[in-house]
Amino acid sequence: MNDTHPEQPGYTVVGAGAIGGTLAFALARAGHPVTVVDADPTHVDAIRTHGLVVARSGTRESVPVTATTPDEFAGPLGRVLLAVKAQATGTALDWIAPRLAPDGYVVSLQNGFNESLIAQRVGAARTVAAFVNIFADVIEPGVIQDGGAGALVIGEPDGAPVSPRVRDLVADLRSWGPAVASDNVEGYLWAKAGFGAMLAATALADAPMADLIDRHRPAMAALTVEVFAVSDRLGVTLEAFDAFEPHAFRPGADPAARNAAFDRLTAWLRTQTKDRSGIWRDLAVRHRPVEAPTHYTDVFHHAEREGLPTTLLRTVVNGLRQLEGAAHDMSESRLEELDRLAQAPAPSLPVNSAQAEAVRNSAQAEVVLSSAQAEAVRQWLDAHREDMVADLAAYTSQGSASDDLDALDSCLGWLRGWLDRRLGEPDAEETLAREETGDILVRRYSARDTTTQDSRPVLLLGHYDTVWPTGTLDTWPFQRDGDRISGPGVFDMKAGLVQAVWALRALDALGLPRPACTVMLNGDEETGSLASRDALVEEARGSRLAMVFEAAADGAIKTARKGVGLFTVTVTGSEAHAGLDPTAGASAVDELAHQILRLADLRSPDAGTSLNVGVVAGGTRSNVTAGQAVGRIDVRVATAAEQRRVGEALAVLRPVDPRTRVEVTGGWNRPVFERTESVAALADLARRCAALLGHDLPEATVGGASDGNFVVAEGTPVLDGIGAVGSGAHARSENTSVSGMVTRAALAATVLAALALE
Ligand SMILES: NC(=O)C1=CN([C@@H]2O[C@H](COP(=O)(O)OP(=O)(O)OC[C@H]3O[C@@H](n4cnc5c(N)ncnc54)[C@H](OP(=O)(O)O)[C@@H]3O)[C@@H](O)[C@H]2O)C=CC1
Ligand SMILES: CC(C)(CO)C(=O)C(=O)O
Repeated sequence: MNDTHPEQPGYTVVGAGAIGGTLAFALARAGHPVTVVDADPTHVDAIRTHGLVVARSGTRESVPVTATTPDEFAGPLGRVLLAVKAQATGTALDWIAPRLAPDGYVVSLQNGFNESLIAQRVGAARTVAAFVNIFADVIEPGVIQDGGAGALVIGEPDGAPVSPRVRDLVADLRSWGPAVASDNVEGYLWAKAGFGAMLAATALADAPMADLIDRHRPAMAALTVEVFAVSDRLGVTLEAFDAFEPHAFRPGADPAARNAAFDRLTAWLRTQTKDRSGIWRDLAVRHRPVEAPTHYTDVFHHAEREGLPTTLLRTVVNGLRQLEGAAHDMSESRLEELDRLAQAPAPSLPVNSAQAEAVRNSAQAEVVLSSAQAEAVRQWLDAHREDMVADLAAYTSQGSASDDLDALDSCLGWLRGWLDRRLGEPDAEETLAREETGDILVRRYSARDTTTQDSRPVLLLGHYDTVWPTGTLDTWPFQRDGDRISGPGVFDMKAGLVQAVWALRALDALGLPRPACTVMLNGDEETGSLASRDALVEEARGSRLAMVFEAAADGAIKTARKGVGLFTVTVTGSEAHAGLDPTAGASAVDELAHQILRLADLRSPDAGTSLNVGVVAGGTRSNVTAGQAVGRIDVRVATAAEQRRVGEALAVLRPVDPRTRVEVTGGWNRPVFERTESVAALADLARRCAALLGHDLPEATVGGASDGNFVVAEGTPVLDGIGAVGSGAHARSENTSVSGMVTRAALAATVLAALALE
């Protein structure tokens, strides 16, 4: 970090406006070396000439600081205080990231949720979180008006404990005022998102914030409820600050307590000399785009995933956008309109958002299911989210490593009992016994209330084995932290099966139509489905289509997957004493090395072909010329043509050293899963169902294969990746989302009901 050198600045403030300037002033006045970097050359010039000036109570005080524009700055960055508007974060990071010292860090002194973007760009270890409620404005170049004190909280991101660097930073920032450290900055940022929604609404009119909040309590309360419904759902612990008490503004809060909280908040706001928000100032004084859409991007995103309404918040953000370049249209009537919206009776159909409603309407024309039915499914599943979590916890506690037959057997026994409890007895059941892998369970459930002409069953495909060895649960049991669940196999693919079962249960509970369904579960998917492949293919032939409850790719369904080849190259040489008779032997290890380099030439990233020699073994001792060497290879191909090309090349591998022999065994484990017309049509149906539920459904092409590859190759359409939302398959970071379980189960149920009616 450069600031460890006494001759270098202690802090670099990037964005030396109202907030950056206030803090830079305090640090510099306390004797810390400070450099301010600001994009506004007029501001920089003024600071160079007159120092950084803070105006308060009719007085002006100036301190000298080094001021520069980004272009003129030279040298590395150590401790960076970032105080640009949220929408400028990306551009500022383009400049910061290449200059930041390995032990430097960036503190987000901003409104909104910027830490994850910062962490993406400079790494989580160099990101520090902060919450700032200081009131200030730049009133002329180089001059910051102190508009009143407010909270300043610093901490490590993601709820990590307060660290020595945070303590040091807080100690330095006490030169400004009552800065504190916290291990829950996220709780403050969410609380500010609620308070900030009120502030944003006040910028729709030209009057003091306190008066507008006071006069438009219905709108203000409804806005905070929208924001805090989301944070509640995410399990955030909100933090009170200054005179804002977030708990009084949460959904279901006591109206009298909320009114008292409004009284305290507005009384305190009236004590601040800055009476209008930064957003108001950007519109009315600085005539520039507002920050609010960036602040609420994450909130909208979470709300959409959760199916929570954000009607008022969207109305505010859209209203602010309309006012960009048209500040003369600011009017209190906009807040009156918001009050009306907040007090209007709930629409007969619960809506996720205005936007979601629009997509719903367009989807309704094409899917026979009504949006009311889709919403009823979602609500029913939402009401059962904790039951789904409990089922996933119980299922995860059944370890089911692909190579532990006893564990697989016991897990399958548990699954039978659970399926009986959740879905009742099936109309037919078979267990296809397997000697060396887990057995295959097939359960058939007949159709109910269908109008479709196609009576063939829908195949609901999944695997119950996991890559996690027996014993993993001892050190890594099922865990839930708010919306996040972790544990061996939760993402791949235990949550997917729980979702499939609850989708069927929802349709039963709501009396909605359901096509004939076959639930088929194998226990060897993670090892290539060698013992279940034929049975899967056979079942797929008689099925209308298959829904594969494998995990989603970042929320996307998977409409193309690569084909997978598993090959072994075995080289046989001849052994000899490596010292006494060095030329007598033919080294299998040397030959394998030659072959590995040749194999690398088969890769073709443009065509989507990868080849990985993941395991090599060979020889016996260092003083013996190796008589045998083996390389194990994983090949992925995106097209049948590439599959042919690589297959042919492997078939003709010849030794470089003619005294050795090269043999290739193995073959294509899973064929290419191509996005056929019927796959595309099914994806389209799923997308329309998602639209009925008020969310988008992207699709993805992935390198990983599934049993869907076998089914598509049979000509049976597949909807794959309809399972868990989360990440970290086959890794210790494996996790899935509780809200994702609800959303995806609702999607599966809606698709099934639509198929029953088609
Ligand atoms: N002002 C306040 O009272 C409060 C503000 N906040 C939050 O603090 C953050 C900062 O706001 P505020 O201080 O008001 O903003 P200002 O607009 O006053 O200051 C930001 C400064 O950063 C400069 N800047 C923009 N992009 C860059 C860049 N890439 N590199 C260097 N400088 C850049 C701007 O220059 P230019 O003008 O040329 O773009 C401007 O001078 C925001 O997230 C805001 O919401 C939080 C609480 C209160
Ligand atoms: C009103 C204030 C200062 C509260 O923190 C703010 O965030 C803003 O200027 O938008």
